[in-house]
Amino acid sequence: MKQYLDLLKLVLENGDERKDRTGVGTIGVFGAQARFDLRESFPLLTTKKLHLRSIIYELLWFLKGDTNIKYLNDNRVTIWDEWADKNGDLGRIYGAQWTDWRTPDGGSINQIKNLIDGIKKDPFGRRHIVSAWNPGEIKKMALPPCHALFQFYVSPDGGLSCQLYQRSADLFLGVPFNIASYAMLTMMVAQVCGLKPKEFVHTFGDLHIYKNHLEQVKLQLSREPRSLPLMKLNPERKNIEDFVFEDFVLEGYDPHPTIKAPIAV
Ligand SMILES: Nc1nc(=O)c2c([nH]1)NC[C@@H]1CN(c3ccc(C(=O)N[C@@H](CCC(=O)O)C(=O)O)cc3)CN21
Ligand SMILES: O=c1ccn([C@H]2C[C@H](O)[C@@H](COP(=O)(O)O)O2)c(=O)[nH]1
Repeated sequence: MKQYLDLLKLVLENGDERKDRTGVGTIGVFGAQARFDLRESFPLLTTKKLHLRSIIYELLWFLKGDTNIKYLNDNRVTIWDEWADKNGDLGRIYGAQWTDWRTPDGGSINQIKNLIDGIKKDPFGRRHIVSAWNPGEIKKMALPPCHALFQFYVSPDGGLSCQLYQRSADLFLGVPFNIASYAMLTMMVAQVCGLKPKEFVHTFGDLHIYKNHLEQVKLQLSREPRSLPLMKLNPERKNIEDFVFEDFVLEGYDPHPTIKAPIAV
């Protein structure tokens, strides 16, 4: 996946060295974009092995509106453990904002349902947006949303594209997960709307590499990218909430070995 390696090079070559909230320190740039074609292949990194199982369960967990790590842990996914309180709660993070955005008059908005209804009713609409960035509830979140807002777009040929604005991006650990997750989400929304997945456009605000990931980044850049895998979804699913883990089948994934790195908390 050349686009990802290009982002690594962009940050290494142009990044500012800065202090950050976690105390680790980063080098980073402000504003970048990558585009991934979803028509022929699935954008899962091949220059290190990615744990797709964690990514699938995390996406299903967001879509269920769940914000407690129990479901993830029951499925042996531990990526959110560091941020949870003693009861496993993360507060009003993604799942809450996507499916239960609270209005001042006491109502609740399911943005995912509205998104899908909107794409079906008015495909060429310019308002197919989901926002996790809810200023009124940031204080109730264990971590303010990094993948903050996304928009869908329908082409005249029936292709469905998605663009994400990510305000803060951990390029070595978080971004490979985010690309695969939004590619899957685009495929799921396309299937339930009777459209074909077309493109994922990833737009970044603060795009950074943590200083304790630099060796890992160099190792990754020394590796030759391999051909991308394919992702098949269970074609029977017609409602987004009906998808289960077994509905995602990855074919032809042949990555270089895992590269371990510490997560900045
Ligand atoms: N600093 C930071 N970076 C992130 O990417 C991030 C956060 N914090 N906090 C919230 C979530 C949690 N995310 C995470 C957390 C851990 C891994 C991670 O350790 N990935 C390992 C494999 C872990 C596994 O699948 O069990 C990797 O090698 O990709 C990735 C994303 C993404 N987000
Ligand atoms: O999906 C995600 C979630 C988080 N991140 C990264 C981006 C930053 O390195 C941290 C969040 O720290 P802030 O100080 O709140 O920006 O987590 C990611 O890349 N992807």
